Amino acid sequence: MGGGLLVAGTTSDAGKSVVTAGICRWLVRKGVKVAPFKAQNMSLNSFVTREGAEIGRAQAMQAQAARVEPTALMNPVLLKPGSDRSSQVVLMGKPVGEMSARGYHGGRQEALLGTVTDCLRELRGTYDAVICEGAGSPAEINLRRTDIVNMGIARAARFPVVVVGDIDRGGVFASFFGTTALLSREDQELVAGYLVNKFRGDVSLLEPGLDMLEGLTGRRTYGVLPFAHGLGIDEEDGLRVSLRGAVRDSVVAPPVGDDVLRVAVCAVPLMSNFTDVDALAAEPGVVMRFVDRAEELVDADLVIVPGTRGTVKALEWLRERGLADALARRAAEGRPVLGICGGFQLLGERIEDDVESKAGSVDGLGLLPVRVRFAVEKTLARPVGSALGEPVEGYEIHHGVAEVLGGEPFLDGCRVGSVWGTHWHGSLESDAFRRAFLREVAAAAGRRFVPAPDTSFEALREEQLDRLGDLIEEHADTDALLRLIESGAPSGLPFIAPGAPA
Ligand SMILES: NC(=O)CC[C@H](N)C(=O)O
Repeated sequence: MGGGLLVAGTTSDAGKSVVTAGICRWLVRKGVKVAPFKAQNMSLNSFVTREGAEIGRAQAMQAQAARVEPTALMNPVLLKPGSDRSSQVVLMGKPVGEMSARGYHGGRQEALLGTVTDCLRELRGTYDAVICEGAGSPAEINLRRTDIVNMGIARAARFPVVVVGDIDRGGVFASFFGTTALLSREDQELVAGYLVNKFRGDVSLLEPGLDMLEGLTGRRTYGVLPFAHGLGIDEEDGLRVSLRGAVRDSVVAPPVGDDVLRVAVCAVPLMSNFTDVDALAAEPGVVMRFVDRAEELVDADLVIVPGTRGTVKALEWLRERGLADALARRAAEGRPVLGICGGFQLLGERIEDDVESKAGSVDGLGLLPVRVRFAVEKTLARPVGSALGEPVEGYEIHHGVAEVLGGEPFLDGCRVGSVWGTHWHGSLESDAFRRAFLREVAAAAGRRFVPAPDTSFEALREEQLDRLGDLIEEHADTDALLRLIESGAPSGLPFIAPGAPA
């Protein structure tokens, strides 16, 4: 078939990632060989493929939705912000350098159009359908000329486009109309219609508006997806959760033991792979929150210092906020702390960094006997091993190289008393290890918390992906979507003035 579709959005966060995942799951359940694709992703949540390529976690989850192994082709360009103005550019899974936004949009990005269209062509040669996700809005008129992720890729592939809008925020009709009307005539020819997302209430109230929209634009709405609590795949666009809220409002069973276990995750700057803590949040009785003040550590049974794209910056932040002292007090009192990747590095004695922060030699918090030297080469790996007598799988994404000088070995890092540190992301997804770790934490914290015997994180993730597939199957016009995917945008779609400004 070699067909496909581009899922664009009226805004960031309209639900493109979940709609793309839902379409992938619906199609694979129908027996269609499908792959996800996002030409360019900006995210600090990334994943390592079996070949050792770094791609966005959202694409890895969408690949799981499509029941295929993720590869670098599915997300050829990944931008990892290091500040508001610059990002590390990861191309075909490997870092190629740090670039300013101005430099990137001033030529570099445009030059990547050939690479990303080659990747898409390769996927189309292997799969019956490729479901592409756009980024932000396709009507960013200042960026259209150099675009490679929205209309740029749709035009190159002649893929039809469906625009997703978040009705929960309001303004969805104006957004659909405006998104279409600000595109050039050639771009508009590919915009087949719309998909309303996060709708609450009675669809019959919405229908007159959808009819009017069709009257105005000559384009239909392919579905109205209801607001679904607790649904999401691994976030890509930065920390969407409230700093004081839970990771996501999923339904979790009541605790098994008499006590809950309170986990505080330090919301360090440039936090990366905060999805590491999702597996803990999925455990009945674990109460998770992101924190940024020292007093919030007081009642925490476990404090996690997560990964960060700015290890030295995070260290300064912890010191400024008094969190560094609070962590040192906890360690002295034998209360549990877990550092993951950047969070592990900063718990050590010393950091030599001429690569990420270029700060040179910096003192760590000194809670673990570890020295870290940043290398230009990035470690990208999928390690397997064991800890606490249980098997563990993880993945590594870091420039820092750790020299472990003591303590008990722990997932290539170490443990001293109640302070644990590892470069491995994703270890908490290994169910038996997670339970064993939580039992250790509960014992050290003196809590009568008992992990549920049967939480399977993998099963929970599959359940989420199935629910996304159900959402598409039940609330979208799947026959019409399939026609779009197979045959492209209908001909004769009207032009809506004024079109793209010259
Ligand atoms: N994923 C991470 O936490 C990365 C840690 C650190 N910034 C490094 O590159 O080594």
